[in-house]
Amino acid sequence: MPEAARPIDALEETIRQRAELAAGDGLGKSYTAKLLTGPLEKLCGKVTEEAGELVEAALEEGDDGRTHFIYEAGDLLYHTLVLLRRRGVDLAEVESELARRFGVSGIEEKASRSK
Ligand SMILES: N=c1c2ncn([C@@H]3O[C@H](COP(=O)(O)OP(=O)(O)OP(=O)(O)O)[C@@H](O)[C@H]3O)c2ncn1[C@@H]1O[C@H](COP(=O)(O)O)[C@@H](O)[C@H]1O
Repeated sequence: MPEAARPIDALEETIRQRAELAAGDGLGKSYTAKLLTGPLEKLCGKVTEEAGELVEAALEEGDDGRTHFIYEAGDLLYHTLVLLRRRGVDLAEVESELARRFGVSGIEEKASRSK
């Protein structure tokens, strides 16, 4: 991982490199490359599965439950980043969407959609 890089940025870069590898047919032993080139439904299914595992872990108590919850959050973030790459979306674009929402209350935003 490059020094000073946030792990999530370094992971996004690795996934981008795996996409290039996959495009060049150099799949090798890369799980990421397989997710990027396999059926989209399979990748979507993994995201759903990991989200389910995360919410199950959220209900576990104690330190072990907390550790498991963090582990599952990592799995979901990784698979979500792979799905973003597959749709050609950069993490920065999601961050921009989050930035756009700063200062907008979730309740107000929901009300504005039902007008
Ligand atoms: N962060 C991750 C990461 N998190 C989770 N996973 C994989 O995601 C899978 C999680 O799925 P499951 O727990 O359901 O395990 P499984 O049953 O074996 O998975 P399936 O066969 O059902 O797909 C496991 O195979 C994990 O190893 C990850 N695989 C890769 N990365 C990162 O991506 C980099 C590149 O990995 P490769 O593409 O494999 O070289 C790695 O160095 C890591 O930094």
